[in-house]
Amino acid sequence: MSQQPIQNFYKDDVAICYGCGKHNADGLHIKTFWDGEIGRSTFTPRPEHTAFPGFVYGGLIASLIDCHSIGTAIAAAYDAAGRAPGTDPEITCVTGNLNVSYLKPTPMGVELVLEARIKEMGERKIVVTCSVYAQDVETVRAETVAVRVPSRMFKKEAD
Ligand SMILES: CCCCCCCC/C=C\CCCCCCCC(=O)SCCNC(=O)CCNC(=O)[C@H](O)C(C)(C)COP(=O)(O)OP(=O)(O)OC[C@H]1O[C@@H](n2cnc3c(N)ncnc32)[C@H](O)[C@@H]1OP(=O)(O)O
Repeated sequence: MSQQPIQNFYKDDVAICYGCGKHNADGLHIKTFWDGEIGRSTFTPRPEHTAFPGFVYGGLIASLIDCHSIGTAIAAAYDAAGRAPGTDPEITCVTGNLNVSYLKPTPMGVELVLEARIKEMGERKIVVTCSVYAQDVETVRAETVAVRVPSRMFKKEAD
């Protein structure tokens, strides 16, 4: 298991994502730990993340899956290239498609555990599956298409 989440290696000028940017003070600060096979993340929803009494808002869960799956794709792509995370050239991905199946209501008040795996590693397209567990019960399953993009695509003109 990596000691540091992949998000720690995102460059400062792009690390402002609402879901996972370390420099977004109001963000969710989702963290992905990649062990070479599985990306793991945990998150305990707060009261404001409620959908209806006692259950988690599905959009919040989709956000967790989104950033965790992109993080898993980026970590796995560094691995596949035989390079340490954060080394140049920078590897960046965005979400092309996010498909979420809500299998059961997800309870509030417990830590959620996310496990993501690489289903397909292409030159530009990386397909990631992700399951969300609440107390060992799988409540949500998703498939995400991460697309590798040049990091300069997201940098401001002045940079
Ligand atoms: C937007 C800001 C992001 C900031 C990132 C900063 C740098 C990153 C730094 C650190 C990461 C931290 C950030 C985490 C972010 C969290 C996740 C988000 O919220 S991302 C935001 C939501 N997503 C978008 O706004 C994408 C908008 N869409 C696009 O920009 C394009 O449509 C894009 C790049 C997704 C694809 O456009 P093409 O023209 O470059 O791609 P083509 O060449 O057609 O396809 C390449 C491969 O990808 C597949 N593909 C492309 N789009 C797909 C789609 N929508 N669904 C399924 N597959 C798709 C294609 O089938 C193709 O696959 P084959 O190589 O042939 O196997």
